[in-house]
Amino acid sequence: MTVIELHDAYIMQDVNTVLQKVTFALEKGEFAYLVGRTGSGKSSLLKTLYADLPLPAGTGSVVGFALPRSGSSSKVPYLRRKLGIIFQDFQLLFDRSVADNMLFVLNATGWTGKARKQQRISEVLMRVGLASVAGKMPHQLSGGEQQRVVIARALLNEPLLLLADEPTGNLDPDVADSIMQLFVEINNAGTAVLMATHNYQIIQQYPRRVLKCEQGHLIDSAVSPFELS
Ligand SMILES: Nc1ncnc2c1ncn2[C@@H]1O[C@H](COP(=O)(O)OP(=O)(O)OP(=O)(O)O)[C@@H](O)[C@H]1O
Repeated sequence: MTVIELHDAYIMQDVNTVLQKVTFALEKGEFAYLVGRTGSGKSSLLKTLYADLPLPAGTGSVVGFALPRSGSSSKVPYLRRKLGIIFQDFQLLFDRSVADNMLFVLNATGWTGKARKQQRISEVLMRVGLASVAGKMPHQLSGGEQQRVVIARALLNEPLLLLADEPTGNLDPDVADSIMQLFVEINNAGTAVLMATHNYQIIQQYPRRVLKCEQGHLIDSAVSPFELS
């Protein structure tokens, strides 16, 4: 199964073309990095993939949903339910506990049954190695732990695809490495991952396919291998 398919896609910010004629596919269970200089279009591409930016030209589908030409498609919530989205700055709600952060997502995505919801929260926290933090407030956790909670939250609805924008960006090298290992484990269990990163040390340590934004185009190491620089 193909989880991302773009054909001649244009990635735009307002009237400006950020990337043109982007064509690539990511298969179920695949892992790819997204690299490129600052401002080269990594975040814009990810935003297009989760329909935060429209796809004005070309075609695209993500986990089986056609990407909308305008931002107003009623299908966007269904697309987002099948995706896990992870940002650099952790985006937890700091006014409530870890469990309540999770509940917020479960309630917003139609889960019912208190026991079922609690069970799912325990499962995903266990999955990221944080079984005992459900009752804690986010500020009581380290940066690495907060990022694990964000990853746990992204796993609640068993996504086919994780989109991650610089998920190790604000973390110490050791902590970044442990977060990376967690992504590898999640990927080994079958979830596809597309990860924007500037961290070439991590790419060298965990070599995978690389997609590079360069001068308005996306270059794919699976099509034409290149040296990272
Ligand atoms: N909200 C926005 N409105 C208008 N233009 C934007 C917006 N966000 C980004 N851009 C522009 O789009 C281009 C691509 O930016 P983007 O954030 O996608 O790059 P990036 O590769 O993710 O950079 P970084 O590594 O710094 O996160 C840049 O020229 C940027 O100035």
